[in-house]
Amino acid sequence: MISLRNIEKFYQQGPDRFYVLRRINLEIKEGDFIAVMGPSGAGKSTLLHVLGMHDTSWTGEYQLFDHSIHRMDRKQRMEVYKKYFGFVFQSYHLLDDLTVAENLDVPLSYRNIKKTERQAIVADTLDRFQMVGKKDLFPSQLSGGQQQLVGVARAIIANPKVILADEPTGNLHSSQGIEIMEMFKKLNEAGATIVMVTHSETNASYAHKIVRIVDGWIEGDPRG
Ligand SMILES: Nc1ncnc2c1ncn2[C@@H]1O[C@H](COP(=O)(O)OP(=O)(O)OP(=O)(O)O)[C@@H](O)[C@H]1O
Repeated sequence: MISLRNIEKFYQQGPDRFYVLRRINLEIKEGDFIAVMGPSGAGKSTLLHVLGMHDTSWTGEYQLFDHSIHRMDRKQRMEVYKKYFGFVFQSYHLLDDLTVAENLDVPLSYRNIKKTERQAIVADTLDRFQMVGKKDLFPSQLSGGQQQLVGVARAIIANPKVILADEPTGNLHSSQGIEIMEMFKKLNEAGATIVMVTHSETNASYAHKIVRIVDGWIEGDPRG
């Protein structure tokens, strides 16, 4: 489904290149549930943003089904992103001037779904996340944990083929975290492919496979 070949990314710091991803080769099959783990600063979020096409300044080859992402411009990538992905951002990235309900509607608006149907899906999702009472509030009026829940709800509401999640439970109470992981498990069993960055062993135990990154390298890959 997804194939990364020799992905590299660096930041230029004066005359030096600071590499964040080194020769990343990764195969992701449909239905995989992968946890990406490793120390802080290892490149985990960077890898997730390459997968989610928010980051475009990298080299290498990225194939998603029959799409050669590395050959696409920003606009084409965004179209592919909207079609296939749901993304849970580490820092939530909710739209500040939209209410909770409006934020949840955004991914649905990319799909060919009638407005009344969209409203029903939003209502259902608010209910599922026990956030009905918060639907007309703006993100700034929510706690960090509540914003994270809205971020997760937004990522899954349109039933994406691939869920990319960056520390999706970092700001939640442990029981809420487990609820989210159970939700991911069900979505995965229903066919969604999940790649999740996490420091949590509990979260990682839900994954079928763990990819460890250290200093930008996938552990176990030959370096050199
Ligand atoms: N704009 C930037 N300029 C220079 N270096 C950057 C920039 N953005 C990120 N980095 C560096 O890239 C490296 C990888 O960052 P990344 O966020 O991918 O790490 P991470 O493994 O997700 O860490 P964490 O677990 O703490 O979230 C870090 O060393 C960071 O300092």
